[in-house]
Amino acid sequence: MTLTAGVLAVQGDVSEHAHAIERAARNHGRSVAVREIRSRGVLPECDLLLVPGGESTTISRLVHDEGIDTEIHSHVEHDKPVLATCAGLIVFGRATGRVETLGVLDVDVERNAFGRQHDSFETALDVTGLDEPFPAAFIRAPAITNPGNCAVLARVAGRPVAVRQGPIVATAFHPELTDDARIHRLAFFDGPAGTQ
Ligand SMILES: NC(=O)CC[C@H](N)C(=O)O
Repeated sequence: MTLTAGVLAVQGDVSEHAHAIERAARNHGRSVAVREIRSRGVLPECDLLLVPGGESTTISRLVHDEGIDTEIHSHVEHDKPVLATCAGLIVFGRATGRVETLGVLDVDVERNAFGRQHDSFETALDVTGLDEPFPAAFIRAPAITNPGNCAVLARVAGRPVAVRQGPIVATAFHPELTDDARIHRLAFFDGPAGTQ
């Protein structure tokens, strides 16, 4: 059966995420059809959800204005897998200042947590569940200040930067920016919410 993957297409690396989920599915012997989500009505037809980075204030505004927020809550309640990256992590977390978040992920997040000098950087990151380090690109990235009930999958300088909670994997970095689809595979095919 072909899986349907929805990519929230407000901003950010929509086509890169589409390629990464296609690659991860292929590696897993599955096929996937990608749909872009810009308004309500699409996500309920999707098996998987990808939330790219971008500007969390803009993404959260569209999600709420279009009524996609209730569809995301329902997607998660039905234990359907999600990968939320960077601004996506912020939007999924608990309230943080100016961003109207969804609060589906039990994390407190600090936006732009790595400061000016380390605005953007790449690092070989040890991630629970992966045999080899992952080439992780951080771009004005958030950090998780309190991971709540989530399982922490990776840290930078002691700070959690990747977590799993039920069907959701969230990363402060951008796993779609390399040819390495292992984070997409981890989120969608290998974990407890794995789509078999
Ligand atoms: N690359 C990103 O998604 C950056 C997130 C952005 N700094 C925000 O706070 O919304």
